[in-house]
Amino acid sequence: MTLVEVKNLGKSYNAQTRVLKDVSFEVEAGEFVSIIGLSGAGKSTLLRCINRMVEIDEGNVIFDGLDVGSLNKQELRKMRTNIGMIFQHYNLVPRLSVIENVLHGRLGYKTTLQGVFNRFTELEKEHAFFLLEKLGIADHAYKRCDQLSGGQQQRVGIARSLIQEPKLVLCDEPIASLDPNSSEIIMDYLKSITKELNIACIVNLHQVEIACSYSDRIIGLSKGNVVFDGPSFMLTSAHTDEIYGTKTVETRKLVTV
Ligand SMILES: Nc1ncnc2c1ncn2[C@@H]1O[C@H](COP(=O)(O)OP(=O)(O)OP(=O)(O)O)[C@@H](O)[C@H]1O
Repeated sequence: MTLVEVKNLGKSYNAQTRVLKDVSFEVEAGEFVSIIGLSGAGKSTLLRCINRMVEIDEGNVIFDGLDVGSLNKQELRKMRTNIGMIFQHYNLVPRLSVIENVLHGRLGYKTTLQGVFNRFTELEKEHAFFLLEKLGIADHAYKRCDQLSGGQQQRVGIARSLIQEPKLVLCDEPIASLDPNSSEIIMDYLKSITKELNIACIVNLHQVEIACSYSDRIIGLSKGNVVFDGPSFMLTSAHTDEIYGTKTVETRKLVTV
C-alpha cells in the first residue's frame, strides 16, 4: 500500500535557488528507503516537506491519503502524530529523564493543559518502558538524558518516535554524530522496527555503503533532482558518480564524511 506519494515537488527558499525540482516518488508501508546526496543536495528539505516542517511550494505530498500541503493547523497536528522524526543531534531535553523524553512523543495526542502538566496514562508509561526494554536502555530510564552516550541518546530518540505509534519515521542523518559501532546498532534497530511494525522509514544518509547494506531502496538526489531511484543492489558506481559528481571512491569518501 502506498503510504507516501511525492508528486512533482518543488521548493525554493528564495527567488534565486530552487532547492527541490520536480521530485516524484512513492513509498510503501514496510519500506526502508535511504536518500543520499551531497551536502546541500536538498535531502533535509525533502524530509521536511513530507511532514510540512517547511512549506511546499510546488506539487503535492500525499501522506496516508491526505494532501499535506492543504491541511489546516489542526489537521496538520493530527497528521504529524503519525509521523515520527529522528534527528542527527537527537533533539532531546537534556535535563529531563530518559522516560520523560520518551513520553514527550505522546504530546501530539494531548490537550495543551495535559501537555503542560505532563499527564500521561499508566498505559503510556508501560508502553514507554516496553520500548526502552526493546531498545536495550531500560536500565537508564531514570537517568538524565545528558548522562547517556550519543548512541544511547539516539535510542531514546527512536523510542520517542515509536511511542507515537507512527506509520512513517523520517530520519535526518541519524548516525552522522555516532561512531561506527553505535551507527550499526542504530541502523539495525531502524531496519528491524520498520519490518516488525510494517511502518515506512525514510533515512537521509551520507554513507553510501551503509545506505546500500540497509535499504530496500535508494533515492539519489543531485542539486534538487532525483537522479537515481531503485533497489540498492542496482546502484552502480556510475550512479554514485552522478549523485556525488566525482569519479573516484577516495574523493567520494572525502566529500561524504
Ligand atoms: N531555512 C533555509 N533558508 C534558506 N536556505 C536554506 C534553508 N534550509 C536549507 N537551505 C538551503 O537549501 C539547500 C539544501 O539544503 P538541505 O539542508 O536540504 O540539504 P542537505 O542535502 O540536507 O544537506 P546536508 O547533507 O548538508 O544536511 C542548501 O543550499 C541550503 O543552504
